[in-house]
Amino acid sequence: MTTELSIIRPDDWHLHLRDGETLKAVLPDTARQFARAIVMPNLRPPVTTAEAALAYYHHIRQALPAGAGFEPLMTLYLTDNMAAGEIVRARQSGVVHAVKLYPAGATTNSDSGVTSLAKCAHVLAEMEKQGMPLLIHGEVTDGDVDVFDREKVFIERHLQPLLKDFPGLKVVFEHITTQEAVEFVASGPDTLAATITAHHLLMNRNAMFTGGIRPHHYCLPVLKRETHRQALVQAAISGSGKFFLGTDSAPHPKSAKEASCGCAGMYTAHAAIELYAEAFEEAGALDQLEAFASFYGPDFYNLPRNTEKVTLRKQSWQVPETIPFAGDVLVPLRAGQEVTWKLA
Ligand SMILES: NC(=O)N[C@@H](CC(=O)O)C(=O)O
Ligand SMILES: [Zn+2]
Ligand SMILES: [Zn+2]
Repeated sequence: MTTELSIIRPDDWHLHLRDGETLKAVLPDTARQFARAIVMPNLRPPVTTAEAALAYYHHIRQALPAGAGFEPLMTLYLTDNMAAGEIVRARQSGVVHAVKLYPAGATTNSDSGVTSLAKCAHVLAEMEKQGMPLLIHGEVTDGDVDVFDREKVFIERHLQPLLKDFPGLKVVFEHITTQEAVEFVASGPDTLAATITAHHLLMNRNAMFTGGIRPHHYCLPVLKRETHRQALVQAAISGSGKFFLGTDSAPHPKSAKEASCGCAGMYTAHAAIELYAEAFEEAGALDQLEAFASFYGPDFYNLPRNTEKVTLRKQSWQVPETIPFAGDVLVPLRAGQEVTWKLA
């Protein structure tokens, strides 16, 4: 049995840090584990310009604990009326590494998202030219599509046509949750990759209803049935460079989760790499963790791999019930329970 694992320091290719005091509350958790993270732009208001992304980049750098070497990789929030010139400015900024597509209404702070990809053709063409990846929250928003089918339907209706229209565009299908998404990415072109969260590797949809309704296990895309979880695990441990780590750690105050209309998102940054280690261990594939967490992401983004190493030990520790969150608290995943790996 492996009780100690040394890997190149990982990166998080899908992260929500928020801004202001909430940023200060959560950033140390990520900076302790990861060298870099792709930072999502769904702030209020969203980060739609290179100028706003640069300002946000500096907020993050200023909020870092002293001595932390963490590098935020910024993203732009795609809207119907973004100009192609914004992609040029984003490239020139040196801090923007991707553009995020939220179908309007699909998830937290997606109201200004895209209503029709056709409206973004000029921007997508410029991204293709600049080698700027498009990151996708891949769910349709139609109320008549079952919530558990929204990812599958997005593939057919939007992703397939997009790849056909922009064959040179790099695309990351974010936080995939279904067997259909795994198969689509695995059989797709080299320009297509996907991130997988720790929570979708560790839990199926039963976790939302264990003994009652569990708002802290609600996120988007929503947890799926066990067969899908197993397909995600197989993809993550497959050794394919098309699947890599993206926590989608999404902090919300406790009061916003434990509400009559609770919001979507799980906080996992406090134990991110440890939770992935649990999932890989359970699959008997700890030897694949390093490539998934530390190699395939930078390879896809054409960035250098990290060189420093970190050590994980098989050692149980208890997750706190709550974490301070800018005058409020948030409830982290596994609150009050054990995580079986610990980052040294
Ligand atoms: N994943 C979530 O459930 N929520 C994310 C948004 C997102 O990634 O869709 C958030 O910003 O809270
Ligand atoms: Zn999303
Ligand atoms: Zn997200």
